[in-house]
Amino acid sequence: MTGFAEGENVTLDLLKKKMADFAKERDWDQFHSPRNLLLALVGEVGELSEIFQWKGEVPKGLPDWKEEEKEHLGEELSDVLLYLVRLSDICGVDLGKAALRKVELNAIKYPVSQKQSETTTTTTTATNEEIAQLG
Ligand SMILES: Nc1ccn([C@H]2C[C@H](O)[C@@H](COP(=O)(O)OP(=O)(O)OP(=O)(O)O)O2)c(=O)n1
Repeated sequence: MTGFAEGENVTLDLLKKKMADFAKERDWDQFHSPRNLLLALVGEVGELSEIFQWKGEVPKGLPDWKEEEKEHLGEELSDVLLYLVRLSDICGVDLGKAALRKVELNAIKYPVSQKQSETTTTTTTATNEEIAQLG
């Protein structure tokens, strides 16, 4: 049903293509503008938040949740991801590349040697050379 073999890696490129095809087949490219997609993304983040609203803190892995609740959670997480992928594509941003670069910048800003208590008050700014090396 997903047209996808079990165990196959889901890539951002695959999701990008699926969203592009979905919009094209419905002649919805006209609606998939950066601003519309951003608003749709924020709306889906709201729907995702509703699932956790008023529940208090929940344990990792959500052991007490019913199967249908977890399925619903998966759907809302997916809506957020799909709109994010589509927004990035429409803006001409290579999301995978940008995210990897951001992970590297985060590592520079928050070196491993720093204790957790220190990272909240002390951060290291990446030098221009370090940023240039990331491409
Ligand atoms: N113009 C649109 C409308 C929908 N979608 C796709 C992306 C999302 O994955 C999903 C969102 O669909 P809905 O707006 O119907 O939202 P929900 O699936 O969350 O339904 P509901 O809001 O009724 O819970 O469909 C899209 O790409 N472009």
